[in-house]
Amino acid sequence: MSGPLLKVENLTKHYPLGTGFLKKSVPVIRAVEEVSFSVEAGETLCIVGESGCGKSTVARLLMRLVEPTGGRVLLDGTDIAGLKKEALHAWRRRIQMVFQDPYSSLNPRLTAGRIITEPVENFERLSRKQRQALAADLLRKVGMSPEMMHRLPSDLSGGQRQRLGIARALSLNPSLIIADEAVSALDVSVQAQILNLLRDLQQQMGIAFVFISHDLGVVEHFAHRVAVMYLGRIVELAPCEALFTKPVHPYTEALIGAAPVPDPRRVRLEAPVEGEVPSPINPPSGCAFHPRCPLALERCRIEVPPLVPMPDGRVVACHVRAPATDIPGRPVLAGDRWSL
Ligand SMILES: Nc1ncnc2c1ncn2[C@@H]1O[C@H](COP(=O)(O)OP(=O)(O)OP(=O)(O)O)[C@@H](O)[C@H]1O
Repeated sequence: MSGPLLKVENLTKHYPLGTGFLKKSVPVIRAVEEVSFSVEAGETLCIVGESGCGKSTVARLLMRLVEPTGGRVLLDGTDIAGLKKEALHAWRRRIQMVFQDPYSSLNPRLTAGRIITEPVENFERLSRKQRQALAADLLRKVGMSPEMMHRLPSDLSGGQRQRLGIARALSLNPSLIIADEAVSALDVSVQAQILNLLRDLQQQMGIAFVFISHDLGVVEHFAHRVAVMYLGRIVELAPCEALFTKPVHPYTEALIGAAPVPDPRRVRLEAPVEGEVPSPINPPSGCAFHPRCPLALERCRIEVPPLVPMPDGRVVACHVRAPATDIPGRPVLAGDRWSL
């Protein structure tokens, strides 16, 4: 198969604030603005950023839990918006989600076996024997004993419940798993076990991950590439090692500088990011980061910086660090014409 597994083009989501009276336009929350990226089969793309920057909305858009205001999501080159009944069913099998909270995302009344086989049973009837065989297989895959299939979620630890969430996501043999803060609610040692499990499963089954996290320590050890979001937009997308050792966007630099993990390889910003994230209802003009940016120029107040490709393969949206006009012949490409 040529081309990326997942391609996201100019994805935009505005949530209206109330309803318009007499066709008056209503203010909107600009949760996601023209986000473009791609994910290869078997790759892990992490999306990071402060609370409210639009990470979970991207996840919901990928899962079709909310409809986009604009833009497209393509799986193996097919736009998911145009899918009808059977094709939609087939697509639903291929993208699965693991949620943040293993305590509330599992039905407390169902046994572990029922929970993890339920997605398959939404598509086909299973005999008791088939269900038990499938449950045992899935439990083994996530490092649990098949005997656990008879337990209720309340009998299990947080790490075991998250393993169930992963087993459930695996049940349909997906190509892509969207994990939204999937280890945030767990203790650090359990986090490490779950991340190792996900990495092993990726190697064995070739699954791709879109992994959403606000925890840079987790991202650094798990991502192949990292997309940094600020106020609904991607400001930098880079290979993981390059991003952490040599952040280019001043916001990425500030995030890494503020992370509580001492690492002498990291470039540190003199001053941490000052001020609050602005409101997505009335975002600043030009580069949305300019009011907090120590490097901001007049141009940053006026023009939204385009994402510009750098020689090392990353893309950065910054008039100062990645000026689009600096390098003669360097293309400035709109998201819909360019595979990130
Ligand atoms: N259903 C909704 N209706 C209205 N506004 C929403 C809705 N969902 C999200 N938002 C708003 O969209 C913006 C982005 O929210 P989102 O949850 O995607 O951010 P996030 O980066 O995942 O944050 P967090 O890490 O806190 O979950 C926020 O301003 C949020 O309040």
